Amino acid sequence: MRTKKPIQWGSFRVIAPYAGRYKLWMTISIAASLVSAGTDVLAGYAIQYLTDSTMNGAWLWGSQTILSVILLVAAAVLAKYYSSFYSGRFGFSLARDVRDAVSSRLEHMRIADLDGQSGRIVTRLTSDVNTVQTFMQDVLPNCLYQTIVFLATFGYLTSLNWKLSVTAVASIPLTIYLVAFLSKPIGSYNKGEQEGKELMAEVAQDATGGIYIEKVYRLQEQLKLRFDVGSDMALKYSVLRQKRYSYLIPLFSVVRWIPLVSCSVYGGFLTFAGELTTGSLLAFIFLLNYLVNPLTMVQSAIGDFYGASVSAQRIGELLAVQGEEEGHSSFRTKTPTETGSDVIAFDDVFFGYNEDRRILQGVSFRVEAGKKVAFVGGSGSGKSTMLQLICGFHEPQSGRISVYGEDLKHWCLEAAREQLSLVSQDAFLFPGTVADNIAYGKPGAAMEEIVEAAQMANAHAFIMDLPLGYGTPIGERGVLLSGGQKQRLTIARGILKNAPILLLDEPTSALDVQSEALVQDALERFMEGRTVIMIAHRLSTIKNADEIIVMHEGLIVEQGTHEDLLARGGFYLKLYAKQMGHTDEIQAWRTGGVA
Ligand SMILES: Nc1ncnc2c1ncn2[C@@H]1O[C@H](COP(=O)(O)OP(=O)(O)OP(=O)(O)O)[C@@H](O)[C@H]1O
Repeated sequence: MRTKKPIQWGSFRVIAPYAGRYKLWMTISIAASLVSAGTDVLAGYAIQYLTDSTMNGAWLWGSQTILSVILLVAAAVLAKYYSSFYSGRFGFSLARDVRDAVSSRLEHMRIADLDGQSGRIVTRLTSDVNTVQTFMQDVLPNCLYQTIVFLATFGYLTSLNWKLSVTAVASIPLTIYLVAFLSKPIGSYNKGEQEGKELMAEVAQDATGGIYIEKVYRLQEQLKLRFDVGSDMALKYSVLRQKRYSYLIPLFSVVRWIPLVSCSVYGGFLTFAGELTTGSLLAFIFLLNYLVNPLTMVQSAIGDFYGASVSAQRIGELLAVQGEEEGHSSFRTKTPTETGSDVIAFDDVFFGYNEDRRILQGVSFRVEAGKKVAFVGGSGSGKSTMLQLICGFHEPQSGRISVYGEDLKHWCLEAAREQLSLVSQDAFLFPGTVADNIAYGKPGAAMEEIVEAAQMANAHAFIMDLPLGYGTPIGERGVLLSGGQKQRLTIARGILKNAPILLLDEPTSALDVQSEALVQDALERFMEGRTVIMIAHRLSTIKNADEIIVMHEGLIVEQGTHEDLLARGGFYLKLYAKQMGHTDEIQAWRTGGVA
């Protein structure tokens, strides 16, 4: 997701559809800016008129003049209020919509694109969106206002004396060119700073997510080193940017003097020569700010433009990432009704997370409705990978995975996942209450259903012992609960979902014997009447499976029932005897005896 394309206006194309939704607010803001620019120029005219009239001995402070001044002030105040309020409203709504779009894109992103990208994604959702928001909400309207006020002022001053107004703007083109040229690197400094921040966000996320491990293994030093790389990078680029601003700002102060000094000298000369009234000269000096201010704004606006275009480009990259549904048909959205076809089937499936290494090497198996199939094998043999493929988290490089006889590619992934419940080793709970966490299995579930699911999952008793029962909030990742309790809540969630296919990825392997018994008991009830694919290290838990498939280095090396496999005297027998501590029984099995 690295930014490679050159920075350009085109980067904002991705933001345009969201900005287009708030055209009305933007139009009000622009119209108010126009009025505001008009009142500013009228103030200059008022100065000229009142000064010249007073100098000519006319007393103008009658009710009409006072009313005009009041109206002018009221119009200026209202115009500035509406311009600021509606540009803010536009900016905040735009930022909300862009964040929503990014976050709904995240939901549909492929696991491979999300893995290890949390820091980058968080930075894009926060810092990059903020940068674009500030640009659209403050910088762009201000540029527009400054341009309008500049043109109106220039027109008015030209009508007073064209020679003096040409003198006032003579230095502008050179200044703009200089600034555009000198501000250019600011975009890449902003990008470097953002990347440093992304790295910091990643480390902070790792550090909080793995806080226990970090403390026990004393990883603080290592994480700190990684964090420092990010923070040094952010510091380096922000200092470089500041350095640039630091010589651009004084340069601009000096540049501002040029029109001021030249207009004062030349204007004084013209007044002395009778070509300009005193009031006109005062109006000139008063309005000169509106000619010069856009100059001071140009340098920061160009820097902001480069910064915002980099951010827009990074947001665009995130929005353009291919969704996991792409390449999938969406016609299978209903629960299948066919009978007879296998619930899950793998046909010669090859898969690797990257080009260099194949994890599954031509795996084929079938799972019939209502059957329980267990996968066993050494660590890294590809068992969990296979479950991930069934869930559609990754796609095989070749071969076919079918669900209810239909290629997974032809399923709408959401509909396919409706058929599945997954219970894994990592019992993940979300922030919220106990009831919320169970109800994620069936949005809108009634309390009775939640309690019933918890009872089936052996969770009701411990939930009732919690301070607020089902209403007890569980912290991020359920810090209040033990491993077994968390696992029973995820089982209750699965029970409530009531999907016909159950995937179990070593749900009890991290538990002690007592917790394991409670979870196993809950799982037995959960498995009833469903098609189950389970991965287990403890072979005692899968003895009764209808079929056991043994995997080794991405290949299926044996399959059959517990008894078949023991009798075969191969991998499975070795694994079983090793686990049971019956190594001397291997010999007995090899000679044909079954205990
Ligand atoms: N997201 C990933 N990116 C790259 N490689 C991965 C990824 N996930 C797993 N692997 C690799 O794929 C191989 C198979 O992993 P998998 O988790 O499927 O094995 P397993 O049989 O379930 O092992 P275990 O019993 O230890 O859980 C391993 O070598 C692992 O390092």
